[in-house]
Amino acid sequence: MEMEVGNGGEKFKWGKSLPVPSIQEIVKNDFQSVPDRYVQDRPITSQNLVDSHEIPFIDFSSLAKGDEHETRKLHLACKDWGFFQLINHGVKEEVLEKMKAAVSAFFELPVEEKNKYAKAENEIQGYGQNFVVSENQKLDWSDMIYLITVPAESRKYKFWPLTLPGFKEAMEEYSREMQRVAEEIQANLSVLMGLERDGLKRVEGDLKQGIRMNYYPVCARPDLVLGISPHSDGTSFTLLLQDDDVTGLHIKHNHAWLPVKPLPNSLVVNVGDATEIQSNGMYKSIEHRGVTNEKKPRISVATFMFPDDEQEIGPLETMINDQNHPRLYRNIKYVDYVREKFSRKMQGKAHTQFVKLHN
Ligand SMILES: O=C(O)CCC(=O)C(=O)O
Ligand SMILES: [Fe+2]
Repeated sequence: MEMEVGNGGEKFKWGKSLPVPSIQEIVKNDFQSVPDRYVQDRPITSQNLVDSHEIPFIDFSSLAKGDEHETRKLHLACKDWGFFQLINHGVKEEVLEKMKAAVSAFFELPVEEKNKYAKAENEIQGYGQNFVVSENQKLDWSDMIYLITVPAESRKYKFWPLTLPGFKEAMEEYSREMQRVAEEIQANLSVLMGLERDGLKRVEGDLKQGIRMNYYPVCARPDLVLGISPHSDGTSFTLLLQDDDVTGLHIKHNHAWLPVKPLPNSLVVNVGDATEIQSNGMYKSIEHRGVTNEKKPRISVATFMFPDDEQEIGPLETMINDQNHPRLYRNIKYVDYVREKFSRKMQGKAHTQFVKLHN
């Protein structure tokens, strides 16, 4: 049964977001236009932008074999970066390519067709945009479609473009593979946080999964807009698939923005807020943002892995030590965390203050 909360008479489960125009359509009709609502207060400058693309990479096949050196590398990547490139994950190139092709095909549909899958205001699934909570907030230069995929009973097929050839098959295959990869990562994080391999699963239940597909159109003035505003993900962790030939993701590292150059056939993995909380701050959910360019549109596919709504999340006992590592976050039911996140615009890590203890 879906639990819903009321707000001014309107019901929603996770969150609401105001309807916005499709930026892809705006650009299609007038490439030069950069409407006011998209012009950021603080434009992107090369200042504070690091010109290097090196983030740690982790070999999945070594992790799966229990290689201690690789587990140690994973620990350092999550602690010092909150981001890494995952290689040798065993997901066939064909599966990745089919997924990217399905996403491109969806966004190439006429807008009237895409609007059949439009999210309602009190929904977070469907085609449109999320995190738009006021009429005067600046908008991101992207369109998205978000679909919950695991567990299968949670799927809302009315938001799935089922008539688009190959879309459902590509999603199902990709979703299964992401679940396999995610379970191994969850088991490794468990061990790193002092539990048995199945420890996190016991604490947070089977991981759920949602897939957010982003489309960033070209922009005549990429210096004025943001593809996606700085934020951290409210997940346990996220697996990101991106175009091979367009750099658009920037991550915060040592107070500077670092562009992440795509590594073909790899997945970019980032620590989400739930892991930061469970690890009592040892692992950080790092701020990231998306930028646009004048030449090429970009797509990305973010697979969010997260605990069940009803699970309480909080720092693991193994990660709290009154002398050296006092508890930094309070416990919270996951759905309450999600509702807090979706009630605000994306603004760095501001939403995480909600669970921080100020001791
Ligand atoms: O497009 C990207 O590289 C980032 C997407 C992202 O951060 C998200 O969907 O949460
Ligand atoms: Fe993100």
